[in-house]
Amino acid sequence: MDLSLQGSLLDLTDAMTLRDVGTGKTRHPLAHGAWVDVRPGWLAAGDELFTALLHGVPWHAERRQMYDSVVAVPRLTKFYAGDETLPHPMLVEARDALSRHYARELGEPFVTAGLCLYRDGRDSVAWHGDRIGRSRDSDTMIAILSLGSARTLALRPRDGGPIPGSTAKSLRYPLGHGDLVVMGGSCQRTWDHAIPKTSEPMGPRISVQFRVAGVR
Ligand SMILES: O=C(O)CCC(=O)C(=O)O
Ligand SMILES: [Fe+2]
Repeated sequence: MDLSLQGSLLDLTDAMTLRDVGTGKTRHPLAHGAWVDVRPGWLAAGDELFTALLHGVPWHAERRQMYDSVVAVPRLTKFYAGDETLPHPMLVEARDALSRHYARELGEPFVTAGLCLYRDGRDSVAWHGDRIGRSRDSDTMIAILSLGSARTLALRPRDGGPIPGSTAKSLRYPLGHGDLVVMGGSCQRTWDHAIPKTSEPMGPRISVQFRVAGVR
């Protein structure tokens, strides 16, 4: 068979595939020793994964202590520890691919998977750093695979200071279906991140965060 024809036929298939992490990845150095890697379209044809997770994950409504009251967190979550079976084999593949790609720089594998479901634009997560565990005082990486509707990941320096080279109050990265973002370096200690609410009509989004052992 003509090879170029074969290539174009392959491109037309709808098979869900992880593309190479490094191809098309851009590293954005932030201030204070933090950085963000963005790799758009990492997972191709991810609809099957999105649908399987949406309907198959036992989503929890979290409640969180806020000062004197307990408030509902406006999103649904499910955490998978390292010894728990992930809800779809593609998540195992994704975690392995990330561990391989970042092995030298990270020095340890990605282990846990935190899943979040933002049902619509009213669901969100407020400004925070993932600072539970070792990330409180050492560098780590948090890799996020985004599925479904596009939402914005916002980042701002934790100390409230300006963003060097910018007049904006926060950096904003749009995360679409199949996109990968990795927060690295000191990002969890020196910056905060959030998924802001939006008044735009918005379908559901699922975020899968891979972390190393001992980091939340
Ligand atoms: O939804 C996301 O991509 C980010 C979620 C997040 O920051 C967290 O759960 O710690
Ligand atoms: Fe977070």
